[in-house]
Amino acid sequence: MPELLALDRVSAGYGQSIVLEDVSFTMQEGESLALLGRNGVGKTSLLITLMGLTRLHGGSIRWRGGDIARVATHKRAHAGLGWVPQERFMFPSLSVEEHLTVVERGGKWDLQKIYQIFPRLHERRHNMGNQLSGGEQQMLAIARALMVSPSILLLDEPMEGLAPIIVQELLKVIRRLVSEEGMSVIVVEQHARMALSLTQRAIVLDRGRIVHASDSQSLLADGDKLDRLVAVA
Ligand SMILES: Nc1ncnc2c1ncn2[C@@H]1O[C@H](COP(=O)(O)OP(=O)(O)OP(=O)(O)O)[C@@H](O)[C@H]1O
Repeated sequence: MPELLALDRVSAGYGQSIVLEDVSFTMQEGESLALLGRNGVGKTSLLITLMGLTRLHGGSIRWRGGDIARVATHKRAHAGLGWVPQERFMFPSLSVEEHLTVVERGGKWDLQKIYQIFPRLHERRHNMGNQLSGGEQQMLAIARALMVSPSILLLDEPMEGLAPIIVQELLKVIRRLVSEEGMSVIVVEQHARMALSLTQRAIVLDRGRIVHASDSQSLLADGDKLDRLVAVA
């Protein structure tokens, strides 16, 4: 599998303050990665660094072999980085369908394919952004990112605040994207076991540095270690 993403000794932060230090990892096409760690260790900062929304203090970020460290955020999105931020950002005055069609790019994903994967969005297609439950908003946020035909989805705590039944529905969708559609994903999740069950590999951050990297299954199997790495201190 060709290399999709490679970070080499990335340090980044906000203004002068550095919140990520010496972060290196690579991902191949189709690979899935759980990004774990306690609150405030830099998980969201790492995702938004990939989108070019922090200040890069050092290191390099390669996307399909090309250096993207200085590439504007919208160009990264066009190049295939699909960011699904924690806040979801729905437009109250657009329907579900309009949210999707305004970003459609005529790639692999169209309305029909989206509705196949998210039948609930088909049912709600005429509802406005502010008439959706949290779970429906999360589905729409993921669907909207898919409409731009990304090569990777950056999912920032997709399950946060959702009812257990919706979590199960979303898990099924993400699993399908990874296993059947060959989509690469980076999943940030407080529910570490859930994220590990979805992914092939895992990295754990602590105070902006990678303190653990392994395959997801072996970390899932070592409950003590996992709790030490991610449990609230
Ligand atoms: N816009 C910002 N300006 C300055 N500092 C920030 C900003 N956003 C985050 N930080 C700081 O960067 C550090 C990492 O935060 P980040 O949100 O990336 O962590 P996280 O692991 O995603 O946490 P959480 O699980 O709580 O979302 C924290 O110390 C935080 O206070």
